[in-house]
Amino acid sequence: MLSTLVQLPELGTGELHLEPDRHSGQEQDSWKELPLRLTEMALALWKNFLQITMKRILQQRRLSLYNGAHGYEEESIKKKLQQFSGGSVNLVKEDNGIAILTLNNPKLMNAFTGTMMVELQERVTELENWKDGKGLIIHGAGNTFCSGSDLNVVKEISNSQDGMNMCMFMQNTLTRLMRLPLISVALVQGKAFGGGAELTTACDFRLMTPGSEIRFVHKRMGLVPGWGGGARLVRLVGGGAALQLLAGAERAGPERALALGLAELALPSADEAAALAEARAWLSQYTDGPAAVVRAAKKVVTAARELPLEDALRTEKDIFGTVWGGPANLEALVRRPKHK
Ligand SMILES: CC[C@@H](C(=O)O)C(=O)SCCNC(=O)CCNC(=O)[C@H](O)C(C)(C)COP(=O)(O)OP(=O)(O)OC[C@H]1O[C@@H](n2cnc3c(N)ncnc32)[C@H](O)[C@@H]1OP(=O)(O)O
Repeated sequence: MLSTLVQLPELGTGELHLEPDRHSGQEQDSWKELPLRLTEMALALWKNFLQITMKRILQQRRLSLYNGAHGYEEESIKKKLQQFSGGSVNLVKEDNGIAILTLNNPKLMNAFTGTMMVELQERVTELENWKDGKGLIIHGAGNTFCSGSDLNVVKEISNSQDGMNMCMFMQNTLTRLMRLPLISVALVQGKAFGGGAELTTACDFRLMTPGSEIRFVHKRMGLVPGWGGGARLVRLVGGGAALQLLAGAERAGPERALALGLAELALPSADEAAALAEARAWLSQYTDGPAAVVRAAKKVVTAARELPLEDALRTEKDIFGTVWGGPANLEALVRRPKHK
């Protein structure tokens, strides 16, 4: 019997059997069936691919806020955004389970071009499918975080329909980012302005380097936050402080951000590489340990942040069920550590 496993990326694995009957001399007939078998296998792989794709689309829909029912036209806004290129959003997934996402458009202080908005969405999809992931650090190239939307793009899409679609596109992406089962950190070096300030609020934690600032400059642009940063800011710092930051477009340096609860830590290093190393070390105290447990902790918090209490409690029960009696739990029961 000839049996071979055929593995294709994204499609999965198909098994090809050829079983010639040597005694009855039907080997040749079996080989004649090869095209048929290959067609069957291709169909099975295609079906598998469709199932995986459907599952991913449904997962993305579930985690997103807007769809066609809200008048949201994703394909149309993506096509529009693709017209405004420049910069990139890069992702490196490290073996320690921490991913580094870099906003890379230093010429414009890492402002988001249209293609960068689309790339951010792609990177979030990649992170949703990274089952070994535990943590994420978002930072900007050239020792500054992000100065918001590229104003050249904003000018080109200043009509109402494009504006609404861009707003829903970015809210969907940042909501999915916030709901990743990864502990996320915005490493704020330099300036996080406008949409950049909004992006920091989609992370679990904000760490700031000396001299850095988070500033919701929208009012000065005749705007309010549209990427979900307003709603998230109120939950972080309360209504009064949020109103001061938005209506006054006030600066929040490390000291003020810490006092407001907008940042968790003022890092000692202003140097780009040193600050990234400090952020990694800080995050690793929370990402150390088995991925299943770290991810479960983040899921419990996400549910509690977003759901009414009874729903959050039921979700917590379900997540508890994924780790109870799991490998890390059983191993700890054998080891019986003292928590001194
Ligand atoms: C919905 C829109 C809203 C959102 O998404 O929520 C927004 O984000 S609107 C955008 C809000 N951001 C801004 O308005 C930032 C405007 N820029 C600045 O205030 C300053 O550039 C800075 C960020 C404080 C940096 O100042 P400085 O250190 O003095 O550098 P430069 O000003 O010389 O900047 C270098 C270079 O970068 C260009 N730049 C900076 N930010 C943007 C931007 N958001 N869009 C486009 N270009 C940007 C800046 O113009 C300089 O380029 P040159 O003029 O060609 O030298």
